[in-house]
Amino acid sequence: MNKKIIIAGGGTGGHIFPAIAIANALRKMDSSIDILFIGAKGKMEMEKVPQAGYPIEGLDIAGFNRSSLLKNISLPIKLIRSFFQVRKIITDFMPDAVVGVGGYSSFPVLRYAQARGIPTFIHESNSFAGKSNMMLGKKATRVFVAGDGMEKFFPADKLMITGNPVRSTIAANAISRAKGMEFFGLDGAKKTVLATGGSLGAKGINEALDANIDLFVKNDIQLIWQTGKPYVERASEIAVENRNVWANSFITQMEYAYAAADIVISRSGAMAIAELCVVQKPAVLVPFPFAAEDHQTVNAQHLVDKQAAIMVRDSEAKEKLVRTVVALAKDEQQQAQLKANIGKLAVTNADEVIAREILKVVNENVKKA
Ligand SMILES: CC(=O)N[C@H]1[C@@H](OP(=O)(O)OP(=O)(O)OC[C@H]2O[C@@H](n3ccc(=O)[nH]c3=O)[C@H](O)[C@@H]2O)O[C@H](CO)[C@@H](O)[C@@H]1O
Repeated sequence: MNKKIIIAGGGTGGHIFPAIAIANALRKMDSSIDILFIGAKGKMEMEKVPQAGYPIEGLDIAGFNRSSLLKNISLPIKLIRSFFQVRKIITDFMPDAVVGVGGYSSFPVLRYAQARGIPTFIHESNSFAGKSNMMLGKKATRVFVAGDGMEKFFPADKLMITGNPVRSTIAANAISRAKGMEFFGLDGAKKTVLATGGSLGAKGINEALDANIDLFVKNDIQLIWQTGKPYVERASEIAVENRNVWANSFITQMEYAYAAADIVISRSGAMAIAELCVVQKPAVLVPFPFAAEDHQTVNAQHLVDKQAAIMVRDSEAKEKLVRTVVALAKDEQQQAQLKANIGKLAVTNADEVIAREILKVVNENVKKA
């Protein structure tokens, strides 16, 4: 019989894309595996997972809304309804294992699977673990993490340091700079900067670029600008006026964007960092200042300490970001140094290591049964 695996979680790209990378690696090792994703209705995974070729079920679950208490009235009903949804999906699908990648849907799915004695696996991409992952970790079969020091959050005997699984399309580094330029309709003879605000876009980066766009123009630097939804209209107006600027809310084929870029401006979410290491790009990082425990600043500082990236604080971005990037664009030596140092931190096989471990446990259980 085909093996069956559920992958639960989402909310942001930082959870969805490593989940897809793990799914692809599982499929590569065993093409007969049935994989089902479980996400939260209305969230990004409901669009991105089917685009990657996998089925997904959406739960009615939602988080606590801090900005509008009224919106929480239906929360208990949604939580109860999602419990019944989880029970039905798991009973119908009968998975051999359940993998949680973080985000709303992870918790009820893994909790229920654990109560039923189904092996569960957690992937925690950040150096700081979320509360629900910590609770789930106690009964998980294995907890995959990016680096050391995670015994603070999880039982030490369950930890496996794998790094973060970068999508193979990015990890393969198979697109030439010329192909990247062609994809965006840009000029290969010009220096090109990719600005990415993480999966949801970054206000601080957008405003800094907007305020200083003339500096790009003056220095004849091209800009691939991923804005997130709230800023896309404004950025598109700028792109219409200026041939050197390409703008969109989201870039599905990030491998082309990385290939075209000589320098990357980026938020410092866990996956953004993992990818920058793999594609070896000189990067200027602008951490999202309100991430839990300020972990984006911790991520960025880790690279700065190794002379593997430059950091500009969000509060200083308007003044410093574009000037820093233009100076870096003129300094080939610094670009080469950053490139060499960030490349040393690359992990390219986390997806395979995780998939192999999951399959090992599933196969052992099948033998026992
Ligand atoms: C605001 C916030 O809470 N951010 C968190 C979120 O970030 P976020 O969702 O931005 O996650 P990451 O930086 O970790 O990863 C972004 C992912 O989205 C992809 N991408 C991005 C833009 C685009 O146009 N196309 C595209 O495919 C990137 O290639 C990458 O795979 O999850 C991360 C991992 O848990 C955390 O470290 C971040 O702190």
